[in-house]
Formats: sequence, structure tokens, C-alpha cells
Amino acid sequence: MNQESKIFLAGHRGLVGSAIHKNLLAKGYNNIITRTHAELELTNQAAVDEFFLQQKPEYVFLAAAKVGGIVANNTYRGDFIYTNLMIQNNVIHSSYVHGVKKLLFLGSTCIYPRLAPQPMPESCLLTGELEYTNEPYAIAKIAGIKLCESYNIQYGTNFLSVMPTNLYGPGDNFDLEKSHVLPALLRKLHLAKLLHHEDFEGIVKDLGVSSFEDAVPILDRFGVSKDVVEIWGSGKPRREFLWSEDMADACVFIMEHQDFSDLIKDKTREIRNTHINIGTGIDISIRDLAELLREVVGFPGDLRFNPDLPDGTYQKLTDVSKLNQLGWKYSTSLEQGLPRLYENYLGQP
Ligand SMILES: NC(=O)C1=CN([C@@H]2O[C@H](COP(=O)(O)OP(=O)(O)OC[C@H]3O[C@@H](n4cnc5c(N)ncnc54)[C@H](OP(=O)(O)O)[C@@H]3O)[C@@H](O)[C@H]2O)C=CC1
Ligand SMILES: C[C@H]1O[C@H](OP(=O)(O)OP(=O)(O)OC[C@H]2O[C@@H](n3cnc4c(=O)[nH]c(N)nc43)[C@H](O)[C@@H]2O)[C@@H](O)[C@@H](O)C1=O
Repeated sequence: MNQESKIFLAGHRGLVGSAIHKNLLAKGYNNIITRTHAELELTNQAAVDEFFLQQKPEYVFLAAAKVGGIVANNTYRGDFIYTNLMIQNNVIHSSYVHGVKKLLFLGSTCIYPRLAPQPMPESCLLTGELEYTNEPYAIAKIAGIKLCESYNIQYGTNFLSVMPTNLYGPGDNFDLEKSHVLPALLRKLHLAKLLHHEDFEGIVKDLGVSSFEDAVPILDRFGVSKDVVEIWGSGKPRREFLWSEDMADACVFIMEHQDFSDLIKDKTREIRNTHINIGTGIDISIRDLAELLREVVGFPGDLRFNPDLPDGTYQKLTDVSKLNQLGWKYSTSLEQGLPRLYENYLGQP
């Protein structure tokens, strides 16, 4: 890629897409094409094909997807498989048809088996049963990897796939039900702190309701009180978290420095597992994460675990040796990222 290359960044307003946008601009790329969901429906094959025909992008970052936490994945199972399959099929296929030079597809580490060896190397893909709560989303992501890999093998395209661990960062989704654990817990602890300090006006503003009476059922539903915050599941599962701006930096680094041909060790054998894990290689239990967040937010109360809500996979720690060998390593620790996320949350309009 050079600074004038025409780059289509799909999903540029999302958590990762906005960070990739910022990273590309900072590195001097000046020909970036973006479309909001309202401007271009990526599940619509004809619209996507027309867009590629008109715009003829040379490089594509595919950071648009239907994304959510454990409960969203488990509840909207049909939407997660359908939307993700459609978006990636349309964007990847149109990239092939219209001669895109290189594409980066974003998957997720939930592609690996529920009981994968820890840390999880790229080679453990399709070696065991998937975690039930996000099986439809994982199947879509596996199909995306295989689509890129198969087009590369059959048509000689240069489509790369990266599998990020759990991400968090500026502009995260703080929805109390549908988001991921880190932004959800941060907001619940913040609401509990406001309640503890009897800042009812702050709660009304945060929840966007018209009176504190309207806020009470929401707080009850999500287990937020002045003394206790409810944590879903047992608190025992372990997760690995990567700052979204580090993720963006890894994506741009890979697009700048890697080609599909570099990722094939032995061209005479079956080619598979050419995707690249992206993470820190360090994980933490949900209980310890909640304790860290409690300190960052400054909530003086307790945590209560609700075993009626799903734990999901017990552990999904990425093996990042391939990524490290390519020459990239994360830079933001969880201890640095959590206060930054809280600051970002408090600064939201
Ligand atoms: N967040 C995480 O923890 C993780 C994310 N990932 C992967 O990283 C990628 C980016 O995720 P993240 O940034 O968190 O996602 P977000 O939900 O923050 O952003 C998704 C983006 O996709 C766009 N989009 C969604 N549906 C459509 C559609 N039908 N047509 C056009 N645009 C659409 C949205 O557009 P608009 O803003 O206009 O609505 C939005 O910009 C995804 O592939 C995800 O699977 C992988 C592992 C972990
Ligand atoms: C990125 C990733 O995201 C999802 O998988 P997940 O890692 O299980 O994601 P999660 O962040 O929602 O939960 C992590 C853990 O945290 C616990 N937990 C506690 N309290 C809250 C809470 O308040 N909200 C949420 N969401 N979780 C909570 C929760 O019970 C679980 O044990 C996938 O859909 C998957 O498809 C995917 O790729």
C-alpha cells in the first residue's frame, strides 16, 4: 500500500474500524473510501457489487460485521450467522471480481474449539466442538477464513484473515445487555457509584430516561444497586483483552508487510490455517477484571455473581507467536487501557 492507494474501509464508525481509520490517517494514507451502514447495505449483493464497480478500491479492510457480547450472540443466533455470512461473502467476492490487490478480513478467536489447548495456536481451528453460545457467529467467521484462503489458492488473490481476541477501546458499545463484558461492567459499576452517591440526576442522564422512577426498573434488571453490582456467570472464565487502537495498528502493519504467499510454509502440502491471531497472550479471570474495574471506577460496594447467566468458553487465550514473529507486539496493558476507557466513557456526549 502507498499513501495514495485507494482503500475501502468497511465499518469505519465501529470500535475497530474507527481506530483503523485514525491509524491510516496518522500514517499519511489519504485516499480512504468509507460508507455508513445507511449509505451502503453490505448484505445486499447487488449494491456491494455496484459500489466496487464504481469505486474500484485497491485495498480493503473488512471491519464491518454484526457484533455483540455473549447474550446478544446467544439470543440473535440467526442474525449473527446470516448478516455476517452475507457481508463477508459480498465484500470478499466483489473484491475478487473487481481485482482488489489485498484484503484484510477480521474474524474472532471464538472460531477455536470450546476446549482448545491454551494458548490457542492457529492450527487448532476445526479440531473440536465450538462453544454453543456463539456457534453461529463462529461458523460465519470460519467461513470467512475459508473463503479468503480458498480464493487465494484457486484464484491467486491476496486476502488475509486476522483473528482478534476480545477488544475494547474508544467508542466501544456500552449497551447494558448486548455489549461485551468490559464496557458493560464499566457502565454498571459507574451507575452503581452514582447511586451510592445519590447522584440521581447523573443516572437519569446516563440512561437517557426522563425521571429517576424510569431508571429504577433498568437498574433492577441489570443488577445495579447502591451496594452491589451483578456479574453474569461464575466469574471464573478467563478472557484476554486488547486495546482497539493496538488492534488497528496490527491490522495496518499486516496489510503493509504481509502477503498470503509469506504465510504458507510448505507449498507442496495442503494449505490451511493461514490466518493470524491478534492478541496480547495474557488473560485474566472475569472476577479479577471486575475487581480492577471496580477500582478504576471507584465503586465502594461489592460484586455478586449470577450463575443463571452463561459463562461461555472457559478460556480463550491466543497463541501470538506467529504475530510476534511477523514483528508486531501490543503496547497497551489492561492497567493502562481501563482508565483510558473510563475517561472515554465519561467524555461521551
Ligand atoms: N469487539 C470485539 O471485542 C471483537 C470484534 N471482532 C471483529 O472485529 C470486527 C469489528 O468489530 P467492532 O468494531 O467491534 O464492531 P462494531 O459493532 O463496533 O462496528 C461494526 C461496524 O459494521 C458496520 N455494519 C454492521 N452491519 C452492517 C451492514 N449490514 N452493512 C454495512 N455496515 C454494517 C457498522 O456500520 P454503522 O456504524 O454505519 O452502523 C459499524 O461501523 C468485526 O469483524 C468483529 O467480528 C473480533 C473479536 C472481538
Ligand atoms: C469477542 C467475543 O465476545 C463474545 O464472547 P465472550 O468472550 O464470552 O464475551 P462477553 O464479553 O460477552 O463475556 C465474557 C464473559 O464475561 C461474563 N460477563 C460478566 N458480566 C457480564 C456483563 O455484564 N456483560 C457481558 N457481555 N458479559 C459479562 C460473561 O458471562 C462471560 O463469561 C462472543 O459472543 C464471541 O462471539 C466473541 O468473539
